[in-house]
Amino acid sequence: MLKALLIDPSRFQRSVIESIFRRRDVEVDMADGAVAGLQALAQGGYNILCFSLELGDMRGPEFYREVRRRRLAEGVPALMLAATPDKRVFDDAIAAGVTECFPKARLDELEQYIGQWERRSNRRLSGRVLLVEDSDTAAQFCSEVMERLGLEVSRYRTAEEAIATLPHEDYRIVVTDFVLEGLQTGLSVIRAVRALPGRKAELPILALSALDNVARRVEILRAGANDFVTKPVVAEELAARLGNLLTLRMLFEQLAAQHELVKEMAVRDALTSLHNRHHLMAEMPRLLLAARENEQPLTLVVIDVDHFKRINDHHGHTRGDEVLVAVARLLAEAASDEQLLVRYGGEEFVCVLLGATPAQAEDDADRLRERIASAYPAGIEVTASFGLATLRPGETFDQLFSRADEALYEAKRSGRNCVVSADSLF
Ligand SMILES: Nc1nc2c(ncn2[C@@H]2O[C@H](COP(=O)(O)OP(=O)(O)OP(=O)(O)O)[C@@H](O)[C@H]2O)c(=O)[nH]1
Repeated sequence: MLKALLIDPSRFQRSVIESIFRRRDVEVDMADGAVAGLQALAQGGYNILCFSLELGDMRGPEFYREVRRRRLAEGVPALMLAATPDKRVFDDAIAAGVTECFPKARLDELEQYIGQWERRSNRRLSGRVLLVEDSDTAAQFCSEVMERLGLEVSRYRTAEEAIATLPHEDYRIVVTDFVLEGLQTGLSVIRAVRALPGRKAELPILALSALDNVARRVEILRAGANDFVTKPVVAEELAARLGNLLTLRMLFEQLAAQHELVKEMAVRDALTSLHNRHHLMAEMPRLLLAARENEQPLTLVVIDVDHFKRINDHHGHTRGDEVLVAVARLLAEAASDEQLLVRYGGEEFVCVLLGATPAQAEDDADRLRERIASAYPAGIEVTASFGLATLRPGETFDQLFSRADEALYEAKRSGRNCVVSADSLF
């Protein structure tokens, strides 16, 4: 549970501000002046500090300078409240290291800050961290911070050992020191991550670096680290930077997943869930090339439900939709993995057969025709007509499609519920 220290000489003011923290389930300790506040802070365990400009025995900025001099609240946000906001006083407080100043008349701003701070502080992270750190003390400190956040830690002393695990481990983030046991440095770890195949190369990397070595920090960032934490590591800073990197990563993954979904929706038919015409057009160049290179026959089958307008007119559009869904299911059940089946539009479907001889393709089509005719999709007697054309040398997709379409027209003309091959027309 988060814990706040609240310092104000007025009992009334304390109770007002205390209620803001309590609404966020933050435990509150209170002190009525600077000296009592310093004593409480010395006990440790606070996650946020909130005090007034006028503390009775000291002014706020002076009090906070003393807190910092004694290193009593490192990495803990410090908020100062003033009854009469004055720019010079606020500037002085910020110069003393105070995180934010709020006028007491604008407690809604304080409440908003506390809300965001509480959400950030209680954020639970998940996943495995690759920690590359040769110092046992630093590794233990970092591991404790990360485990408190909900992360699992795999720690290695050398770049060589850590790099060897990269291909088969599913890390969420990499945290690496620069100087390591072994011959290689943290730079090798960073480069190895960035050279991983696919999305793994985008793993967030947080480097640990000494504060005084600017050139090295620049080198680390150029090699592909996303951020760094200066050593000695401050727990709150490490937690905040890890949180930011993982949140960014999560948002990026959500965006990538949405992008995939939109891409998939663009090539799927919403009614039947079959692929659509866009997918056929995108896939055809590959299939035509495969047929030519492997000298395999490729047959295009155009399937059109007979008198579908009548079905709509007699049974209603909704039943018409049900017929289309049921016919699509029959076709999908019959299609093998190598065959490409799409809803081309309206009541028309297209199937591409690769490898079947023209005679086999005709037999397959006739079996399908029979299945549709005997299936009574959506409880209605339904038939379909089939037009086939097998790819000729040098033929384009448009030419192939137009021959299959002519064969379909012939099937309709000859009474429907039949299969016609373009090769039999001339
Ligand atoms: N229920 C439903 N009807 C559709 C859909 N898409 C197209 N249609 C209808 O399908 C009918 C197709 O009619 P036509 O092109 O005249 O063909 P047909 O009645 O099947 O006649 P033939 O093809 O000559 O056997 C039209 O009435 C369209 O409104 C759909 O998604 N759902």
